Amino acid sequence: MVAYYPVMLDLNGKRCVVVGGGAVAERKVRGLLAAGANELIVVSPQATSGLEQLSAEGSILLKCREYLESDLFGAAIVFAATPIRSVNDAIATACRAAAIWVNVADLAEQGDFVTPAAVRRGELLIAITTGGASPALTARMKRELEALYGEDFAGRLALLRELRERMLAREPDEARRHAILRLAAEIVAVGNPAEVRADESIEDWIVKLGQTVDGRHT
Ligand SMILES: C[C@@]1(CC(=O)O)C2=NC(=C\c3[nH]c(c(CCC(=O)O)c3CC(=O)O)Cc3[nH]c(c(CC(=O)O)c3CCC(=O)O)/C=C3\N/C(=C\2)[C@@H](CCC(=O)O)[C@]3(C)CC(=O)O)/[C@H]1CCC(=O)O
Ligand SMILES: NC(=O)c1ccc[n+]([C@@H]2O[C@H](COP(=O)([O-])OP(=O)(O)OC[C@H]3O[C@@H](n4cnc5c(N)ncnc54)[C@H](O)[C@@H]3O)[C@@H](O)[C@H]2O)c1
Repeated sequence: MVAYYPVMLDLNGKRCVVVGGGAVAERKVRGLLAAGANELIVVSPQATSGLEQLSAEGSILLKCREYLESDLFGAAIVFAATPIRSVNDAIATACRAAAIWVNVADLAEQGDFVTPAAVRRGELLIAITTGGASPALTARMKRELEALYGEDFAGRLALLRELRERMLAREPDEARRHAILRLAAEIVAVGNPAEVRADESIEDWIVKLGQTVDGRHT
């Protein structure tokens, strides 16, 4: 068992290399594109129609041939997603030697990281893993969390970001600022953000939040 450390990577301008062109490779590619990867190379003699379509659209660079070690040049992260153990092993070994982060689809423990399932709602990103114990449970929990945190959470979070930026710019009293931001998060987490701001501007809301927080202290 590995005690994984969670991080959220910014892949903008980082070269990502996926070796393999089957269903697993396509899933990794779609996850990378959802994360904004814009330098994505896929190496595989055969590719799914989905990958071919992404290549035709210019979303990925598809190299239709077998993996070569030179494919790793300049890569920040690599996914070894072929069904051939000796090929995945060679990729993992070369990445280790070059200090490149590698994911190994058929032998997770040989890689540096595993791929979590992701629920995205605007800036909210929930990543789920069972560390390889049960990918099926991971997929199921993703569906549960999608239902729990609906599409509207993107808007709720955008509202909280706007509020936070305004408060950071104008409220020097740290304790009061924190109290207001925590109260707003509580309201937005349980209520409908449209109701929160149905007939008031964010400025009116700030006044109301401030009054509630000040009332708590007196
Ligand atoms: C989360 C997700 C992300 C993604 O891939 O994008 C993901 N697997 C997903 C689905 C899924 N994968 C498999 C099934 C069939 C049911 C089952 O086997 O349980 C299902 C379920 C389904 O399809 O519904 C089969 C499977 N998976 C791995 C092996 C190889 C092995 O264990 O050795 C085999 C057996 C191959 C065989 O039997 O031949 C390995 C890995 N799969 C991982 C990630 C990593 C740890 C995940 C974790 O535990 O949290 C890890 C360790 C390595 C890695 O890939 O990083 C994605 C859901 C995304 C979503 O729903 O959005
Ligand atoms: N991590 C996961 O989520 C997960 C899930 C299921 C299976 N797996 C594992 O991943 C492997 C791949 O699964 P799949 O369903 O995508 O397989 P697949 O058979 O559909 O596709 C394999 C791909 O690898 C390519 N390939 C073969 N040799 C290559 C080489 N030398 N260089 C580059 N590409 C090469 C093929 O062209 C093909 O596109 C499975 O064998 C299994 O071990 C992992």
